[in-house]
Amino acid sequence: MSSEDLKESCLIEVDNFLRENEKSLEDYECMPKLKEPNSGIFNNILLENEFKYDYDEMKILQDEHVGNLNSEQLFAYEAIYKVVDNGLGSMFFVDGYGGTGKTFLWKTISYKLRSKGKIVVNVASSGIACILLPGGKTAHSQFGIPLVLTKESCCQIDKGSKKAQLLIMTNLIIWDEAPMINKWAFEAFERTLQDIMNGKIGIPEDGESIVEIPRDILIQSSRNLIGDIVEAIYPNLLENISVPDFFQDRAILAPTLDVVEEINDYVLALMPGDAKEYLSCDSISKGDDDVGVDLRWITTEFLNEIKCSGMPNHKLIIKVGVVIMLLRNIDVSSGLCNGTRLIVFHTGISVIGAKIVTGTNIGDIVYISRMSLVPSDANVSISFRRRQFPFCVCFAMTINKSQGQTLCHVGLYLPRPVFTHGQLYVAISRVKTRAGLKILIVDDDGLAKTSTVNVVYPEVFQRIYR
Ligand SMILES: Nc1ncnc2c1ncn2[C@@H]1O[C@H](COP(=O)(O)OP(=O)(O)OP(=O)(O)O)[C@@H](O)[C@H]1O
Repeated sequence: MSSEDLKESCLIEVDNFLRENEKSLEDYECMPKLKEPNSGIFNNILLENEFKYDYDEMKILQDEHVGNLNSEQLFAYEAIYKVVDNGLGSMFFVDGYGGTGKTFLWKTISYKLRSKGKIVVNVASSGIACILLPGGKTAHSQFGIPLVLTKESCCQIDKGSKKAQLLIMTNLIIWDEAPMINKWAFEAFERTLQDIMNGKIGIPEDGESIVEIPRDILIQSSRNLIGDIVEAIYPNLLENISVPDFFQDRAILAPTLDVVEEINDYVLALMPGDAKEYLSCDSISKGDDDVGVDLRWITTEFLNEIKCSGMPNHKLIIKVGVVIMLLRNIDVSSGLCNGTRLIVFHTGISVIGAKIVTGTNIGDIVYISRMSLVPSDANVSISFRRRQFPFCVCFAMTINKSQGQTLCHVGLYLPRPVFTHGQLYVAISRVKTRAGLKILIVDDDGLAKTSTVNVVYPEVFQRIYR
Protein backbone atom coordinates (compact mmCIF):
# COMPACT_ATOMS: atom_id res chain seq x y z
CA MET A 1 0.00 0.00 0.00
CA SER A 2 1.39 3.41 -0.94
CA SER A 3 1.71 6.02 1.76
CA GLU A 4 -1.10 8.00 0.06
CA ASP A 5 -3.43 4.99 0.25
CA LEU A 6 -2.39 4.37 3.83
CA LYS A 7 -3.23 7.96 4.72
CA GLU A 8 -6.62 7.67 2.98
CA SER A 9 -7.38 4.41 4.83
CA CYS A 10 -6.51 6.02 8.15
CA LEU A 11 -8.71 8.99 7.35
CA ILE A 12 -11.63 6.70 6.44
CA GLU A 13 -11.15 4.88 9.73
CA VAL A 14 -11.07 8.15 11.71
CA ASP A 15 -14.13 9.38 9.78
CA ASN A 16 -15.99 6.17 10.67
CA PHE A 17 -15.22 6.61 14.37
CA LEU A 18 -16.35 10.22 14.22
CA ARG A 19 -19.57 9.25 12.43
CA GLU A 20 -20.43 6.84 15.21
CA ASN A 21 -20.40 9.90 17.44
CA GLU A 22 -22.35 12.07 15.02
CA LYS A 23 -19.39 14.03 13.69
CA SER A 24 -17.24 13.69 10.59
CA LEU A 25 -13.89 14.94 9.30
CA GLU A 26 -15.84 17.71 7.58
CA ASP A 27 -16.57 19.17 11.02
CA TYR A 28 -12.90 19.79 11.75
CA GLU A 29 -11.23 22.46 9.62
CA CYS A 30 -7.74 21.49 10.74
CA MET A 31 -8.11 17.85 9.65
CA PRO A 32 -7.17 16.55 6.18
CA LYS A 33 -10.25 15.67 4.14
CA LEU A 34 -11.20 12.45 2.37
CA LYS A 35 -10.67 12.38 -1.38
CA GLU A 36 -14.28 11.37 -1.83
CA PRO A 37 -16.21 12.78 1.10
CA ASN A 38 -19.10 10.68 2.28
CA SER A 39 -21.84 13.29 2.35
CA GLY A 40 -24.63 10.76 3.09
CA ILE A 41 -28.37 11.43 2.80
CA PHE A 42 -29.44 15.00 3.41
CA ASN A 43 -25.80 15.68 4.34
CA ASN A 44 -26.87 14.90 7.90
CA ILE A 45 -25.04 12.18 9.84
CA LEU A 46 -27.79 12.01 12.45
CA LEU A 47 -30.40 11.10 9.84
CA GLU A 48 -27.91 8.85 8.07
CA ASN A 49 -27.42 6.86 11.30
CA GLU A 50 -31.18 6.50 11.72
CA PHE A 51 -31.61 5.09 8.23
CA LYS A 52 -28.68 2.68 8.60
CA TYR A 53 -30.73 0.04 10.41
CA ASP A 54 -31.11 -3.25 8.57
CA TYR A 55 -34.89 -3.54 8.11
CA ASP A 56 -34.80 -7.37 7.94
CA GLU A 57 -32.78 -7.61 11.13
CA MET A 58 -35.16 -5.18 12.85
CA LYS A 59 -38.11 -7.27 11.67
CA ILE A 60 -36.60 -10.48 13.12
CA LEU A 61 -35.90 -8.79 16.45
CA GLN A 62 -39.35 -7.26 16.46
CA ASP A 63 -41.03 -10.62 15.85
CA GLU A 64 -38.97 -12.24 18.62
CA HIS A 65 -39.86 -9.52 21.11
CA VAL A 66 -43.55 -9.05 20.24
CA GLY A 67 -44.13 -12.77 20.71
CA ASN A 68 -42.87 -12.47 24.29
CA LEU A 69 -44.76 -9.37 25.40
CA ASN A 70 -47.03 -9.87 28.36
CA SER A 71 -50.57 -8.45 28.24
CA GLU A 72 -49.68 -5.09 29.82
CA GLN A 73 -46.66 -4.62 27.56
CA LEU A 74 -48.77 -5.62 24.55
CA PHE A 75 -51.44 -3.10 25.49
CA ALA A 76 -48.88 -0.26 25.67
CA TYR A 77 -47.11 -1.46 22.53
CA GLU A 78 -50.31 -1.52 20.47
CA ALA A 79 -51.56 1.82 21.76
CA ILE A 80 -48.27 3.57 21.04
CA TYR A 81 -47.74 1.92 17.67
CA LYS A 82 -51.26 2.83 16.51
CA VAL A 83 -50.71 6.50 17.29
CA VAL A 84 -47.29 6.63 15.65
CA ASP A 85 -48.37 4.64 12.60
CA ASN A 86 -51.33 6.95 12.01
CA GLY A 87 -49.27 10.08 12.70
CA LEU A 88 -51.80 11.14 15.35
CA GLY A 89 -49.35 12.79 17.73
CA SER A 90 -49.71 12.00 21.41
CA MET A 91 -47.80 11.62 24.64
CA PHE A 92 -47.79 8.47 26.78
CA PHE A 93 -46.51 8.03 30.30
CA VAL A 94 -45.61 4.38 30.82
CA ASP A 95 -45.47 3.54 34.50
CA GLY A 96 -43.99 0.28 35.78
CA TYR A 97 -41.97 -0.87 38.75
CA GLY A 98 -38.29 -1.78 38.46
CA GLY A 99 -37.64 -4.84 36.31
CA THR A 100 -41.20 -5.15 34.99
CA GLY A 101 -40.12 -4.80 31.37
CA LYS A 102 -40.22 -1.13 30.39
CA THR A 103 -36.87 -1.31 28.60
CA PHE A 104 -38.05 -4.52 26.89
CA LEU A 105 -41.09 -2.56 25.68
CA TRP A 106 -38.93 0.32 24.38
CA LYS A 107 -36.82 -2.17 22.48
CA THR A 108 -39.86 -3.86 20.94
CA ILE A 109 -41.39 -0.57 19.80
CA SER A 110 -38.03 0.64 18.45
CA TYR A 111 -37.48 -2.56 16.44
CA LYS A 112 -41.02 -2.41 15.07
CA LEU A 113 -40.82 1.20 13.92
CA ARG A 114 -37.27 0.88 12.61
CA SER A 115 -38.27 -2.20 10.62
CA LYS A 116 -40.77 0.11 8.87
CA GLY A 117 -38.14 2.78 8.17
CA LYS A 118 -39.47 5.11 10.87
CA ILE A 119 -37.24 7.12 13.17
CA VAL A 120 -37.18 6.45 16.91
CA VAL A 121 -35.04 8.63 19.15
CA ASN A 122 -34.21 6.75 22.33
CA VAL A 123 -32.98 8.81 25.25
CA ALA A 124 -32.65 8.33 28.99
CA SER A 125 -32.15 10.80 31.78
CA SER A 126 -28.99 8.98 32.90
CA GLY A 127 -25.99 7.47 31.15
CA ILE A 128 -26.49 4.15 32.88
CA ALA A 129 -30.07 3.81 31.58
CA CYS A 130 -29.28 4.97 28.05
CA ILE A 131 -26.80 2.16 27.36
CA LEU A 132 -29.66 -0.32 27.73
CA LEU A 133 -31.69 1.30 24.92
CA PRO A 134 -31.03 0.41 21.26
CA GLY A 135 -29.19 3.42 19.84
CA GLY A 136 -29.75 5.21 23.16
CA LYS A 137 -28.19 8.49 24.22
CA THR A 138 -28.52 10.69 27.26
CA ALA A 139 -31.30 13.28 26.94
CA HIS A 140 -28.72 15.97 27.67
CA SER A 141 -26.50 15.07 24.74
CA GLN A 142 -29.29 14.23 22.26
CA PHE A 143 -31.35 17.35 22.91
CA GLY A 144 -28.55 19.73 23.89
CA ILE A 145 -30.09 20.35 27.32
CA PRO A 146 -27.94 22.85 29.22
CA LEU A 147 -26.15 21.44 32.27
CA VAL A 148 -27.10 24.49 34.31
CA LEU A 149 -30.86 24.94 33.91
CA THR A 150 -33.08 27.90 34.68
CA LYS A 151 -36.82 28.45 34.19
CA GLU A 152 -36.13 30.13 30.86
CA SER A 153 -33.54 27.66 29.47
CA CYS A 154 -33.75 26.44 25.89
CA CYS A 155 -31.94 23.49 24.37
CA GLN A 156 -28.88 24.09 22.25
CA ILE A 157 -30.56 23.16 18.98
CA ASP A 158 -30.58 25.77 16.23
CA LYS A 159 -33.35 25.99 13.66
CA GLY A 160 -32.23 24.22 10.48
CA SER A 161 -29.42 22.38 12.32
CA LYS A 162 -28.82 18.65 11.94
CA LYS A 163 -30.45 17.97 15.31
CA ALA A 164 -33.49 20.07 14.35
CA GLN A 165 -33.81 18.14 11.04
CA LEU A 166 -33.66 14.87 12.96
CA LEU A 167 -36.38 15.96 15.41
CA ILE A 168 -38.63 17.16 12.59
CA MET A 169 -38.39 13.74 10.92
CA THR A 170 -38.64 11.73 14.15
CA ASN A 171 -41.73 9.54 14.54
CA LEU A 172 -41.30 8.66 18.19
CA ILE A 173 -39.21 9.90 21.11
CA ILE A 174 -38.77 7.42 23.97
CA TRP A 175 -37.52 9.10 27.13
CA ASP A 176 -36.58 6.49 29.75
CA GLU A 177 -36.31 7.40 33.45
CA ALA A 178 -38.19 10.60 32.58
CA PRO A 179 -39.25 11.59 36.14
CA MET A 180 -35.61 11.73 37.21
CA ILE A 181 -34.70 14.85 35.32
CA ASN A 182 -35.30 18.43 36.41
CA LYS A 183 -38.70 19.62 35.13
CA TRP A 184 -36.95 22.63 33.61
CA ALA A 185 -35.25 20.19 31.22
CA PHE A 186 -38.68 19.21 29.82
CA GLU A 187 -39.78 22.82 29.67
CA ALA A 188 -36.58 23.71 27.82
CA PHE A 189 -37.13 20.83 25.41
CA GLU A 190 -40.78 21.76 24.87
CA ARG A 191 -39.86 25.39 24.16
CA THR A 192 -37.25 24.18 21.70
CA LEU A 193 -39.71 21.86 19.95
CA GLN A 194 -42.25 24.66 19.70
CA ASP A 195 -39.55 26.79 18.19
CA ILE A 196 -38.44 24.31 15.56
CA MET A 197 -41.80 22.59 14.88
CA ASN A 198 -44.64 25.03 15.97
CA GLY A 199 -46.42 22.46 18.10
CA LYS A 200 -47.51 22.15 21.73
CA ILE A 201 -47.96 18.95 23.73
CA GLY A 202 -48.68 17.92 27.28
CA ILE A 203 -50.58 19.40 30.18
CA PRO A 204 -49.18 20.22 33.62
CA GLU A 205 -49.40 17.43 36.20
CA ASP A 206 -48.81 17.84 39.90
CA GLY A 207 -50.05 16.48 43.21
CA GLU A 208 -48.99 15.86 46.80
CA SER A 209 -50.32 13.53 49.47
CA ILE A 210 -49.50 11.71 52.67
CA VAL A 211 -48.72 8.05 52.05
CA GLU A 212 -49.10 5.50 54.81
CA ILE A 213 -46.38 2.84 54.55
CA PRO A 214 -47.42 -0.79 55.22
CA ARG A 215 -46.03 -2.19 58.49
CA ASP A 216 -44.10 -5.07 56.95
CA ILE A 217 -41.99 -2.60 54.99
CA LEU A 218 -41.27 -0.29 57.93
CA ILE A 219 -38.16 -0.69 60.06
CA GLN A 220 -38.90 -0.82 63.79
CA SER A 221 -36.39 1.64 65.10
CA SER A 222 -34.22 1.76 68.19
CA ARG A 223 -32.63 5.16 68.86
CA ASN A 224 -29.65 4.28 66.63
CA LEU A 225 -31.39 5.21 63.37
CA ILE A 226 -28.47 4.76 61.01
CA GLY A 227 -27.44 1.56 62.76
CA ASP A 228 -31.00 0.25 62.23
CA ILE A 229 -31.13 0.90 58.51
CA VAL A 230 -27.60 -0.45 58.02
CA GLU A 231 -28.45 -3.64 59.92
CA ALA A 232 -31.65 -4.05 57.86
CA ILE A 233 -29.83 -3.84 54.52
CA TYR A 234 -26.34 -5.11 55.42
CA PRO A 235 -27.19 -7.66 58.15
CA ASN A 236 -24.28 -9.10 60.14
CA LEU A 237 -21.88 -7.01 58.11
CA LEU A 238 -18.67 -8.34 59.61
CA GLU A 239 -19.59 -11.99 59.03
CA ASN A 240 -20.97 -11.38 55.55
CA ILE A 241 -18.22 -9.12 54.29
CA SER A 242 -16.33 -12.02 52.69
CA VAL A 243 -19.48 -13.48 51.06
CA PRO A 244 -19.05 -12.96 47.31
CA ASP A 245 -21.59 -10.52 45.86
CA PHE A 246 -22.88 -9.53 49.32
CA PHE A 247 -22.71 -5.83 48.40
CA GLN A 248 -23.68 -6.26 44.76
CA ASP A 249 -27.46 -6.05 45.05
CA ARG A 250 -27.88 -3.87 48.13
CA ALA A 251 -28.06 -0.16 48.73
CA ILE A 252 -29.47 2.37 51.14
CA LEU A 253 -31.16 5.37 49.55
CA ALA A 254 -31.73 8.79 51.08
CA PRO A 255 -32.97 12.08 49.67
CA THR A 256 -29.95 14.27 50.44
CA LEU A 257 -26.17 14.10 50.20
CA ASP A 258 -25.45 14.91 53.85
CA VAL A 259 -27.51 11.94 55.05
CA VAL A 260 -25.90 9.68 52.45
CA GLU A 261 -22.44 10.69 53.70
CA GLU A 262 -23.38 9.99 57.29
CA ILE A 263 -24.44 6.45 56.38
CA ASN A 264 -21.36 5.82 54.23
CA ASP A 265 -19.04 6.99 57.02
CA TYR A 266 -20.87 4.73 59.47
CA VAL A 267 -20.47 1.60 57.29
CA LEU A 268 -16.89 2.47 56.36
CA ALA A 269 -15.99 2.65 60.04
CA LEU A 270 -17.51 -0.81 60.61
CA MET A 271 -15.43 -2.39 57.85
CA PRO A 272 -12.11 -4.02 58.73
CA GLY A 273 -8.84 -2.99 57.08
CA ASP A 274 -6.76 0.16 56.74
CA ALA A 275 -8.47 3.27 55.45
CA LYS A 276 -6.66 5.14 52.69
CA GLU A 277 -7.19 8.86 52.31
CA TYR A 278 -7.03 10.59 48.92
CA LEU A 279 -7.05 14.39 48.83
CA SER A 280 -8.03 16.36 45.75
CA CYS A 281 -6.24 19.29 44.17
CA ASP A 282 -8.75 22.15 43.74
CA SER A 283 -8.30 25.35 41.76
CA ILE A 284 -10.41 28.18 40.37
CA SER A 285 -11.12 27.71 36.65
CA LYS A 286 -8.82 29.94 34.64
CA GLY A 287 -10.31 33.07 33.10
CA ASP A 288 -13.46 32.75 35.14
CA ASP A 289 -13.47 36.17 36.74
CA ASP A 290 -17.04 37.06 35.75
CA VAL A 291 -18.78 35.54 38.75
CA GLY A 292 -18.91 38.78 40.71
CA VAL A 293 -16.88 37.27 43.56
CA ASP A 294 -13.61 38.74 44.77
CA LEU A 295 -11.27 35.85 43.98
CA ARG A 296 -8.85 36.87 46.74
CA TRP A 297 -11.32 35.37 49.22
CA ILE A 298 -11.46 32.04 47.43
CA THR A 299 -8.71 30.16 49.21
CA THR A 300 -7.75 26.55 48.53
CA GLU A 301 -9.25 25.61 51.91
CA PHE A 302 -12.53 27.23 50.86
CA LEU A 303 -12.60 25.22 47.61
CA ASN A 304 -11.75 22.02 49.51
CA GLU A 305 -14.83 22.49 51.68
CA ILE A 306 -17.22 22.55 48.71
CA LYS A 307 -19.43 19.46 48.50
CA CYS A 308 -21.88 19.13 45.68
CA SER A 309 -23.88 16.59 43.79
CA GLY A 310 -22.01 14.69 41.07
CA MET A 311 -18.60 15.69 42.43
CA PRO A 312 -16.31 13.62 44.66
CA ASN A 313 -15.37 15.24 47.96
CA HIS A 314 -11.97 16.81 48.54
CA LYS A 315 -11.24 14.05 51.02
CA LEU A 316 -12.03 10.56 49.80
CA ILE A 317 -11.56 7.72 52.28
CA ILE A 318 -11.76 4.13 51.07
CA LYS A 319 -10.77 0.63 52.09
CA VAL A 320 -10.37 -2.61 50.17
CA GLY A 321 -13.85 -4.14 49.83
CA VAL A 322 -15.68 -0.83 49.76
CA VAL A 323 -18.47 -0.24 47.22
CA ILE A 324 -17.96 2.85 45.08
CA MET A 325 -20.00 4.57 42.37
CA LEU A 326 -18.65 6.40 39.34
CA LEU A 327 -19.68 10.03 39.03
CA ARG A 328 -18.73 10.53 35.40
CA ASN A 329 -19.24 8.73 32.09
CA ILE A 330 -15.69 7.47 31.59
CA ASP A 331 -16.19 4.85 28.86
CA VAL A 332 -19.83 4.01 28.25
CA SER A 333 -19.02 1.17 25.82
CA SER A 334 -17.05 -0.59 28.60
CA GLY A 335 -19.88 -0.08 31.07
CA LEU A 336 -18.03 2.67 32.94
CA CYS A 337 -20.66 5.34 33.18
CA ASN A 338 -22.08 7.75 35.68
CA GLY A 339 -23.83 5.49 38.21
CA THR A 340 -21.82 2.28 37.64
CA ARG A 341 -21.02 0.59 40.95
CA LEU A 342 -17.73 -1.22 41.64
CA ILE A 343 -15.95 -2.91 44.54
CA VAL A 344 -12.43 -1.77 45.37
CA PHE A 345 -9.69 -4.44 45.54
CA HIS A 346 -6.58 -2.27 45.21
CA THR A 347 -5.83 1.11 46.75
CA GLY A 348 -2.72 2.36 44.95
CA ILE A 349 -1.14 5.79 45.10
CA SER A 350 -2.29 6.93 41.69
CA VAL A 351 -4.73 4.22 40.61
CA ILE A 352 -7.61 2.41 42.29
CA GLY A 353 -8.35 -1.14 41.13
CA ALA A 354 -12.00 -2.16 41.21
CA LYS A 355 -14.42 -4.81 39.94
CA ILE A 356 -17.61 -3.73 38.15
CA VAL A 357 -20.73 -5.02 39.93
CA THR A 358 -23.54 -3.36 37.95
CA GLY A 359 -24.54 -2.71 34.35
CA THR A 360 -23.36 -4.42 31.21
CA ASN A 361 -19.82 -5.38 32.22
CA ILE A 362 -20.28 -7.10 35.58
CA GLY A 363 -17.07 -8.81 36.71
CA ASP A 364 -14.69 -6.67 34.63
CA ILE A 365 -11.59 -5.45 36.42
CA VAL A 366 -10.71 -1.80 35.87
CA TYR A 367 -8.11 0.66 37.10
CA ILE A 368 -9.25 4.21 37.67
CA SER A 369 -7.00 7.24 37.86
CA ARG A 370 -7.63 10.82 38.97
CA MET A 371 -9.25 13.21 36.54
CA SER A 372 -10.06 16.90 36.40
CA LEU A 373 -13.70 17.50 37.22
CA VAL A 374 -15.87 20.61 37.10
CA PRO A 375 -19.17 20.79 39.02
CA SER A 376 -22.40 20.69 37.03
CA ASP A 377 -24.50 21.59 40.08
CA ALA A 378 -26.36 24.86 39.40
CA ASN A 379 -26.11 25.75 43.11
CA VAL A 380 -22.33 26.10 42.89
CA SER A 381 -21.82 29.66 41.73
CA ILE A 382 -18.01 29.46 41.59
CA SER A 383 -16.35 27.80 38.63
CA PHE A 384 -13.61 25.56 39.90
CA ARG A 385 -11.80 22.35 39.03
CA ARG A 386 -11.17 19.39 41.27
CA ARG A 387 -8.55 16.76 40.43
CA GLN A 388 -9.76 13.65 42.20
CA PHE A 389 -10.84 10.05 41.58
CA PRO A 390 -14.24 10.31 39.85
CA PHE A 391 -16.23 8.25 42.34
CA CYS A 392 -17.80 8.26 45.78
CA VAL A 393 -18.31 5.56 48.40
CA CYS A 394 -21.76 4.12 47.90
CA PHE A 395 -23.12 1.83 50.57
CA ALA A 396 -25.71 4.56 50.50
CA MET A 397 -26.59 6.86 47.62
CA THR A 398 -29.02 9.66 46.91
CA ILE A 399 -32.35 8.64 45.40
CA ASN A 400 -31.52 10.65 42.31
CA LYS A 401 -28.29 8.72 41.85
CA SER A 402 -30.07 5.38 42.15
CA GLN A 403 -31.97 5.78 38.88
CA GLY A 404 -31.35 2.93 36.47
CA GLN A 405 -30.29 0.46 39.19
CA THR A 406 -32.29 -2.67 40.01
CA LEU A 407 -31.47 -4.14 43.43
CA CYS A 408 -32.56 -7.03 45.61
CA HIS A 409 -32.34 -5.15 48.93
CA VAL A 410 -33.17 -1.48 49.20
CA GLY A 411 -33.31 0.52 52.40
CA LEU A 412 -34.99 3.88 52.13
CA TYR A 413 -33.98 6.26 54.90
CA LEU A 414 -36.17 9.35 55.20
CA PRO A 415 -35.08 11.65 58.02
CA ARG A 416 -36.95 14.23 55.92
CA PRO A 417 -39.51 13.70 53.14
CA VAL A 418 -38.63 13.41 49.49
CA PHE A 419 -38.68 16.80 47.84
CA THR A 420 -39.35 16.43 44.14
CA HIS A 421 -41.99 14.84 42.00
CA GLY A 422 -41.38 11.17 41.39
CA GLN A 423 -38.56 10.72 43.90
CA LEU A 424 -40.37 8.24 46.15
CA TYR A 425 -41.47 6.28 43.10
CA VAL A 426 -37.90 6.06 41.86
CA ALA A 427 -36.60 4.94 45.25
CA ILE A 428 -39.22 2.23 45.70
CA SER A 429 -39.09 0.96 42.16
CA ARG A 430 -35.35 0.18 42.50
CA VAL A 431 -36.20 -3.03 44.38
CA LYS A 432 -37.17 -6.32 42.75
CA THR A 433 -39.48 -7.68 45.46
CA ARG A 434 -41.57 -6.28 48.27
CA ALA A 435 -39.62 -8.43 50.75
CA GLY A 436 -36.42 -6.65 49.69
CA LEU A 437 -37.74 -3.18 50.57
CA LYS A 438 -37.28 -1.61 54.01
CA ILE A 439 -38.19 1.98 54.89
CA LEU A 440 -37.25 4.06 57.91
CA ILE A 441 -39.15 7.36 58.24
CA VAL A 442 -38.14 9.71 61.01
CA ASP A 443 -39.99 12.72 62.47
CA ASP A 444 -38.44 15.97 63.73
CA ASP A 445 -37.90 14.42 67.19
CA GLY A 446 -35.93 11.51 65.74
CA LEU A 447 -38.75 9.01 66.25
CA ALA A 448 -39.85 6.45 63.63
CA LYS A 449 -43.04 7.37 61.71
CA THR A 450 -45.36 5.34 59.53
CA SER A 451 -46.20 7.92 56.85
CA THR A 452 -44.44 10.39 54.61
CA VAL A 453 -45.27 13.18 52.16
CA ASN A 454 -45.29 12.00 48.62
CA VAL A 455 -46.23 13.05 45.11
CA VAL A 456 -47.13 9.70 43.54
CA TYR A 457 -49.93 7.19 44.00
CA PRO A 458 -50.36 5.06 47.17
CA GLU A 459 -51.25 2.03 45.01
CA VAL A 460 -47.51 1.61 44.44
CA PHE A 461 -47.31 -0.51 47.60
CA GLN A 462 -50.20 -2.78 46.67
CA ARG A 463 -48.72 -3.71 43.33
CA ILE A 464 -45.08 -4.50 44.11
CA TYR A 465 -44.62 -8.14 43.10
CA ARG A 466 -44.23 -10.44 46.05
N1 LIG B 1 -42.03 -9.92 27.98
C1 LIG B 1 -40.80 -10.28 28.33
N2 LIG B 1 -40.30 -11.46 27.92
C2 LIG B 1 -39.06 -11.87 28.27
N3 LIG B 1 -38.24 -11.16 29.05
C3 LIG B 1 -38.67 -9.99 29.50
C4 LIG B 1 -39.97 -9.47 29.17
N4 LIG B 1 -40.12 -8.26 29.76
C5 LIG B 1 -38.97 -8.04 30.44
N5 LIG B 1 -38.12 -9.06 30.28
C6 LIG B 1 -36.78 -9.20 30.89
O1 LIG B 1 -36.88 -8.82 32.27
C7 LIG B 1 -35.72 -8.12 32.67
C8 LIG B 1 -36.14 -6.77 33.27
O2 LIG B 1 -36.81 -6.02 32.24
P1 LIG B 1 -36.47 -4.51 31.89
O3 LIG B 1 -35.00 -4.24 32.00
O4 LIG B 1 -37.12 -4.21 30.59
O5 LIG B 1 -37.23 -3.79 33.11
P2 LIG B 1 -37.39 -2.23 33.42
O6 LIG B 1 -38.81 -2.05 33.78
O7 LIG B 1 -36.87 -1.42 32.28
O8 LIG B 1 -36.46 -2.06 34.69
P3 LIG B 1 -35.88 -0.69 35.36
O9 LIG B 1 -37.05 0.10 35.85
O10 LIG B 1 -35.04 -1.19 36.49
O11 LIG B 1 -35.07 0.00 34.33
C9 LIG B 1 -34.83 -7.98 31.45
O12 LIG B 1 -33.88 -9.02 31.50
C10 LIG B 1 -35.79 -8.22 30.28
O13 LIG B 1 -35.13 -8.75 29.15
